[in-house]
Amino acid sequence: MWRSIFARFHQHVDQRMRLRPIHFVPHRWRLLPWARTRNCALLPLSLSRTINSQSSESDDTNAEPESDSTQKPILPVGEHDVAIIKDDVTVENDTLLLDSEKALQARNKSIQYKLRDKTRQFADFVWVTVKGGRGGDGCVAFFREKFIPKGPPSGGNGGRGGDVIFVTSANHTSLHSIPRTIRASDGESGKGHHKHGHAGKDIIVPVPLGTVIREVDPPTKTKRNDDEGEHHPEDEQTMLEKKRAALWVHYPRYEEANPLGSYFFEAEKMVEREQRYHRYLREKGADRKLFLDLSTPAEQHIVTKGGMGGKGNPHFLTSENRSPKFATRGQEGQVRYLTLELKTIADAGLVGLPNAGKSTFLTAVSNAHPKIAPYPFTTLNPFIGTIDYRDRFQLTVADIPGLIRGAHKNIGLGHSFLRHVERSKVFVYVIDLAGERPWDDWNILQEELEKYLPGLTKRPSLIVANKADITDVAKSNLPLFEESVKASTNYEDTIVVPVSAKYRKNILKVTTLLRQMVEKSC
Ligand SMILES: Nc1nc2c(ncn2[C@@H]2O[C@H](COP(=O)(O)OP(=O)(O)OP(=O)(O)O)[C@@H](O)[C@H]2O)c(=O)[nH]1
Ligand SMILES: [Mg+2]
Repeated sequence: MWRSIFARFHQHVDQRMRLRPIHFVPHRWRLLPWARTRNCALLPLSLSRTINSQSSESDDTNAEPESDSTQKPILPVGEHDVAIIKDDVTVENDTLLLDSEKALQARNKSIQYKLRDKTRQFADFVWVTVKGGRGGDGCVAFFREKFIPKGPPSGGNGGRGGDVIFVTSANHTSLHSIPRTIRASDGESGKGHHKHGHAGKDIIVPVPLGTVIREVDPPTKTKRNDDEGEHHPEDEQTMLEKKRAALWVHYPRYEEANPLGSYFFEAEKMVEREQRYHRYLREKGADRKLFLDLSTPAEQHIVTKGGMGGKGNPHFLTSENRSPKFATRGQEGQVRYLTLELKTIADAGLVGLPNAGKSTFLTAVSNAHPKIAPYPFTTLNPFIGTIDYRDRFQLTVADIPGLIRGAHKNIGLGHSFLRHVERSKVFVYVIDLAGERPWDDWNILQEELEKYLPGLTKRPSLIVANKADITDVAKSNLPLFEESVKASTNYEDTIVVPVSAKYRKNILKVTTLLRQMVEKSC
């Protein structure tokens, strides 16, 4: 009997879950992931024989089984192992059935694995560190020519560091290509003969339309255990030296003599005053964190500015000091820690359960070609299609992965993908009319949308009752479904259009209604 059950289960797994037949993977270590996703336990064959005999005994006597494992069907898998099927499999008329929702949860793991895949070509949320370029150093030089052995100071200023600029681009639909650290190039140092350094090149980062940029707090540094925080009196001198080394460029062999002179002291005071002023300006706006919602094409914003270039030695020329032998170094560029979130902008958003036919519908109405397959979670990334009308009017439609009950608890793909339809003017609910209870699907969608963002169900919407070509079921379901829609609070006036996306029936009615709704909501 178990052999026949095994054969049927095998067939079922093959058909529904698209797994390789298990007897091709006889080793225990290869079976483990399989068992984990199927919610099975692996046991050595010897133990299984004992359990089998126990269970057969208990079957004979009709007595209550003693141990927990004896209650469950046992399948031989491979040469040395057997699988005990746990709670999500029920045996009915000698047939093993997987509970659909539990099967989806089991599939969840493999989907999460797919989503974590580093080669995946889609990301809608990233953390980035953005740094402006460092300014170039000023130069200490003096004009020299034949018969002019001691000319005036002629060191050029350093160039400023490059900025980081974010620009919206219609050619980009994902954030996956954005580097985690973006750094503009540094400015060039100044040279003799009053040659100023070149400014660093700005970095232009193209981001998709609908990107929301938020500044976040810098990551906290972990405390070191050494006696770093302790105060040493001799440290002050070292710190001052370090500070000076980071700020000043000296003429060769004047590194020690310069700090002792009064001109240097005055110059240092002047630079400190300037720095204090810049720090004040920075801190004034520091509590205002950067927030940008890039929703118009070719919109550009400077996100971090490059540091200022250092001043050459002519900058410190005074009536008293005719040959300043010092210049300043360039400043560090601005640093910002940002999160980038993509909230796709489309006129209409398709919302539905997995396998309802959203991608088929998008293919039928627009120029997009998302993957279509008869298993749940075929679509893992949002897809945007454009509907072209005869009078050149265009309308964009977003297809997102399917939602299931408990998506707000991150079951299935969660409902983070709803951010891609959150900005849609109109919602198109795609319901599988040939399903067992389409009104239940409808309730799940409403529930999940409300849990994602309260008030979302109040948006103008249209219901596409798909798979109407499966007439025997669809015909009986349609009136009941329409009744349940009319009974729900926010949808009394919502139109239900029976459609066959696969065979492109009644599509024109949907596109016409969609256009009317989008134009009305503008
Ligand atoms: N008979 C019939 N089958 C359809 C129709 N529309 C879609 N299907 C089938 O339903 C299955 C699922 O279609 P998809 O378009 O991939 O469904 P989906 O909602 O995008 O699914 P996910 O991306 O997994 O959320 C496919 O096998 C389609 O061929 C229809 O109008 N009639
Ligand atoms: Mg799809």
